Amino acid sequence: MTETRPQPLPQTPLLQVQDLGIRFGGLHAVRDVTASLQPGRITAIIGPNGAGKSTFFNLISGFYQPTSGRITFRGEDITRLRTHEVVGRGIARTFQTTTIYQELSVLDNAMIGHRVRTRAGLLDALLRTGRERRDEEESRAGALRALDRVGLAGQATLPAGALNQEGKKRVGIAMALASDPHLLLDEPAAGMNPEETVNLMGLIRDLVSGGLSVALVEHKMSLVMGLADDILVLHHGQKIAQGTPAHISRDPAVVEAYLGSHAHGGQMGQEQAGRTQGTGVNHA
Ligand SMILES: Nc1ncnc2c1ncn2[C@@H]1O[C@H](COP(=O)(O)OP(=O)(O)OP(=O)(O)O)[C@@H](O)[C@H]1O
Repeated sequence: MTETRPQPLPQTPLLQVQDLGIRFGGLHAVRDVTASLQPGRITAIIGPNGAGKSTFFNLISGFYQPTSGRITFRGEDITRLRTHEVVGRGIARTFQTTTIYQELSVLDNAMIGHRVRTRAGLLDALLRTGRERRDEEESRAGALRALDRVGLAGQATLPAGALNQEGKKRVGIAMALASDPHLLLDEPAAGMNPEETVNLMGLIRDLVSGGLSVALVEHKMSLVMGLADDILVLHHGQKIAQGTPAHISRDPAVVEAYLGSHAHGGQMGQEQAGRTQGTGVNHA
């Protein structure tokens, strides 16, 4: 008698976009993008300048409303949801280092990130109702958990402005994590030195090991090749490839897009970084 083995269940995507698009007047900034992001993975969104990467994030996070297509997150259609509703469903975007409150403590910043999930309104806050007090306690606990995850628990009382660029970036990530997302959308921060960049890559990996899924836009291709499990390549608003770093670095359409991209000075080189073997798009 032959043994019947259980078949592995097909993995349900965390996020799916179907024919997603947005026009700004005559410009199709994102066009007919169909792609999925798998849970527990790091997906990098890459592409030459103006490819539509930020716009893609703005669509997923509800900041822009698409002019066509559909976005499904954990099986739910979130296409028309507003930003705070998207956060409520479990997609959070790293706060920019330029938008954190420099004079407030690291903890207060993280609490602001948590507040988007709590229900107390302005009236509750002014009247210090029981609900407001409960919400504040919840925010503090959520913020402390987030600070712990990014390694800033020991700096909670410092003003955020006293931290270096890496620290500020960690605050921005904590603000997003405070809403306890399933998916973190992360974008590059300016002014990071190579050591800080490596540290932050380690943090992203740790967060993913802890169960988070991450989608990130990153311009430094050597980093992407070493960090991402999966890469989605956009060019002129369209998806031209998706796959593993090894697959992407050999994809003729990707090579062509980067060779043609003077803005990025991009060419596919032999650079290697991190755990990934194979070619990388050679620019820092
Ligand atoms: N709100 C907007 N109104 C009009 N055009 C826009 C708007 N947002 C983006 N665009 C245009 O859409 C295109 C894609 O821009 P986007 O910022 O998404 O590209 P990107 O891949 O993030 O670029 P970069 O790598 O330079 O940051 C560009 O031509 C840009 O000028």
